[in-house]
Amino acid sequence: MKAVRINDVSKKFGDVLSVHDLELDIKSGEFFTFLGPSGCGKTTTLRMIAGFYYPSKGKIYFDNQDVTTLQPNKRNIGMVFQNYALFPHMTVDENIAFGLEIRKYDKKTIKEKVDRIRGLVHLGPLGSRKINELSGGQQQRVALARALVIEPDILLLDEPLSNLDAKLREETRIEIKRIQSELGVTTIYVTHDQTEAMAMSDRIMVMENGIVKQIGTPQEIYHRPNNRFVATFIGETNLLTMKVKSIEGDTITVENDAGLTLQGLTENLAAGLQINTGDEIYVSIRPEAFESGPGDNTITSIIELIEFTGVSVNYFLRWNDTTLKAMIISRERAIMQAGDTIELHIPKQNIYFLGE
Ligand SMILES: Nc1ncnc2c1ncn2[C@@H]1O[C@H](COP(=O)(O)OP(=O)(O)OP(=O)(O)O)[C@@H](O)[C@H]1O
Repeated sequence: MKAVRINDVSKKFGDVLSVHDLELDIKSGEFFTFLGPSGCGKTTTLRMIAGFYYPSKGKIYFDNQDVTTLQPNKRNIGMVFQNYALFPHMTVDENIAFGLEIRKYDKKTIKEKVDRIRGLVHLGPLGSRKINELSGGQQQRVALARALVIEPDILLLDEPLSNLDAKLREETRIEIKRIQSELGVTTIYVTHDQTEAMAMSDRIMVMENGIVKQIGTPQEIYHRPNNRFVATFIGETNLLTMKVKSIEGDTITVENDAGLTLQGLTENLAAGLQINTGDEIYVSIRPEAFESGPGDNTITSIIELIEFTGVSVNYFLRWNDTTLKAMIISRERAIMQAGDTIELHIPKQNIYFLGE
């Protein structure tokens, strides 16, 4: 396994700047995810790491080796694509063995390696099945086995679960994570699915329009978003535009034109954000930040709409012309109704301040 360093890389296709001044350090053995909406530059970045595209500018290193313009087959990478790209009329074992045959291993070694990796992906008895006799989830495992059998330094996965139904996606996501941690292979995963990214990754890079919006652990990205894009792309949030009324000690007071006043803590300012009284800033409050009854930032409001999801109750509130969504875990049988008045509060430490 190797570390990956991307140093000031950009990629242009004609006039389109797909990836812009990218700086990135992926540690050896890390599970690292590129996350963002369609067209944000994730696949282009992955393809530059694989060697299918060369950067227009900048360098790519595997450990200390400059691989910027090295051919793909010289990089010792394993890849799994969205469509698996398997050979349908060949057997499971023939598909898995493909990379080993090219590398001219002897028959005995090939059999040993294929048997081992087939066991690892839980396809033990299916070695002589044809690919077109397998389910989608099984095909996905063959693709993974084929990528892993060559003992790659780096495993690249491009939306590998997108052809599976919801339940199988979840099962396979756990499988991939298990196999990755067993082997300890440096893994780069591309997805637009934030749940997948959060559940699997050591760290995530969130991208938009070819630009990095934030790099961090799932917890950092979720609880300490640097900007509105990250706050709204990952999970749900109530995003309010407010003015700084005062900063006293560790307490920031903000208000909006509708007379809504909230108090939060300076420790929850986005990284590098400097504020002064009178500045306009964005306030991010996750629905689960609300708690029942009075406390910091007490809100007494009529419930406009209720959603009961089983685990939680979602209350849509209108408070001084501002609509808020609050999510409370439903421990009690009796829940309130639309039109009822509810009292909730937002602990100060659950309010985040963003500058952009
Ligand atoms: N070969 C190419 N020629 C021209 N433009 C390209 C090429 N590949 C990608 N682009 C453009 O670069 C931008 C980033 O594309 P990329 O495929 O990296 O995005 P993505 O985040 O992986 O999206 P998706 O999730 O839809 O695959 C897009 O605007 C895309 O149209």
